[in-house]
Parts: sequence; structure tokens; C-alpha cells
Amino acid sequence: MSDTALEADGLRMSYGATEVLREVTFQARRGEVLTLLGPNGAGKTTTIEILEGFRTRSGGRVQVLGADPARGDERWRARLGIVLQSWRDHAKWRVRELLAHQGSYYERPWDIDELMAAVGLTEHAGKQVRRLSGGQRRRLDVAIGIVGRPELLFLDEPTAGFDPQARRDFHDLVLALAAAGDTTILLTTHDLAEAEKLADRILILDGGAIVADGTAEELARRFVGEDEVRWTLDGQRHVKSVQDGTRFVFDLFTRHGGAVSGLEVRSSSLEDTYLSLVRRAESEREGASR
Ligand SMILES: Nc1ncnc2c1ncn2[C@@H]1O[C@H](COP(=O)(O)OP(=O)(O)OP(=O)(O)O)[C@@H](O)[C@H]1O
Repeated sequence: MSDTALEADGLRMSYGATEVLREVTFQARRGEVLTLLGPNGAGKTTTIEILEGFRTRSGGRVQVLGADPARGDERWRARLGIVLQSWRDHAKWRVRELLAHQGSYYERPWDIDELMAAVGLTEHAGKQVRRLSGGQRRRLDVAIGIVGRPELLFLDEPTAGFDPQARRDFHDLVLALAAAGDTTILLTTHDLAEAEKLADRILILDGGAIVADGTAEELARRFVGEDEVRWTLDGQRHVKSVQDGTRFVFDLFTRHGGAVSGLEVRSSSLEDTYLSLVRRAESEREGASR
């Protein structure tokens, strides 16, 4: 079995004359958790829908669990977990019935009670889907996505609308799936803390291409790479961006000793990295179109 769960190579997609994806290239190894970040309209959902086989690409090569998704059959599809936006068509079904029914399509479904406990729906087992709150509905979407114990799970903004507890529970669930070994997960989010917490690797999609690919620390080091140091000396507040915060602070104290107060050192966060990358991509586009 190949170690690569999915691969996109020069993936392109246009809607009519509008080119949305122009050069999307990345891979996921089996068991990896990847987070796809990018501004609104960057093409994250489009990318995921192409990988799921729901959308036909305009060009490039794509392999998902060894097959081209444009030609994936039922057996291939059964190995994927897909979290769709919402199961509105099933409004009259009760939670437990719907999950048992969805599970019956698979060879080795989760035990339904265990699954409901894992997504925090046990107390709503007998409720009709239409009576669930938005967040409970979303938990159900996630449960339906994983009921068949997929090898590869696609989650498009899975925690949008979750309360903090549901979000934390969901993170625990993803981390448990990842720790159990061979589920590969690709998720999109606008929550950078979530991306940092869950992802083995972060991909940033912007201007139709992957502009960054690595762990949160790697991205911070590669693209921002500076620490911000703030301190007070002789009643005056100072702020400086430096390559190596520890070294700078050492020198500061060597020179001024106890006269330094109010020291703060901040290494660049994923948010700094993300914003700096997106701004850079934007200014390159502006430069190119001038
Ligand atoms: N069916 C469609 N027909 C035409 N244009 C589309 C279609 N679906 C998406 N688009 C356009 O393609 C671009 C990418 O959309 P997509 O939904 O993939 O972005 P996204 O990164 O998921 O955005 P968001 O973060 O807002 O969910 C957008 O400009 C969108 O307007």
C-alpha cells in the first residue's frame, strides 16, 4: 500500500472564464492531519470537492487513495469520509436511526452508541434531526462523515458554529482519530488556533496556489522569523523586531542590567505568519497586474 493518501499536482480549476485554482500542488501521507487555510474565496471548498470527486477539475493530476477522483467508483467512495454541509433531507429521521442507517452502507461501521458518545450526541439520540440546534446538527454531520471508519476524512469548516465546549470535544475527537493511526484528515478552517492545535502540517492556499506548506513553527521561521521584544529603559518604552529574541535579551541585560523593566518577548504566531503571507501574495498579484 502506498504511503501517500492523496496527491494534487498542478491542479487547476476555472469556473467559466474565472480561474480559481492555477497551480495547487501538495501531498498527504497516510495518517497525517492537514489543515488548509486561506482567505474567503481562495478555493478551499473547490479543492476539497475535486478531491472528493464531486467536481470535475480543469487540469492537473490528482490521486486520492490510489484513484483519480473523477473516476472513483462506489468501493473507492466507501473509503472516504465526507462531511457535507447539512442533512436537511433527513429532517424527520431520529439521530440514532439516521446514523445506524448510514452505517449500514459500510463494512465496518462504528458502534453507533460509541460514535454518538464521541461526538456528544448521546442525549439527543432519539431526537428528530429538525429539532437539533445548529451546533448539534453539525456534530451529526461529523458523525455521518466518520461512521464508516474512513481511511481519508474531508472536513470543510467542521467547527463553524460550535460553542467552545463542542469545539474542544471535536478537537479531542480529531486528535483521537489521528492518534489511532491510519486516518488521514484534510480540514479547512478559519480558526488559526484550531489549525495549529490539530495539524501535522498547514497548507496556505492563496491566489490559486499553495503559498506555504509546513508545520506552524516551520512556517513562522521561514516566513516571518522575527521575535518582537518590548522593554522599558529610563522611563522610555521600546519595541524592536529581532531575529533571535533570546540573544537580544541577553545583550540587553548585559548592557543595562537591572535598569531594564517591563520585558515582553513575543515569537511570531501562526496569525502573524498567515497575515504576512496573504499580504505578500496580494502585493505580488498587484505587482503582476500593473
Ligand atoms: N459553482 C461555482 N460557480 C462559479 N464560481 C464559483 C462556484 N463555486 C465557487 N466559485 C468561486 O470560486 C472561488 C473559490 O470558492 P471556494 O468556495 O472554493 O472558496 P473557499 O476558499 O472555500 O472560500 P470560503 O473561505 O469563503 O469558504 C470564489 O471566488 C467563488 O466565488
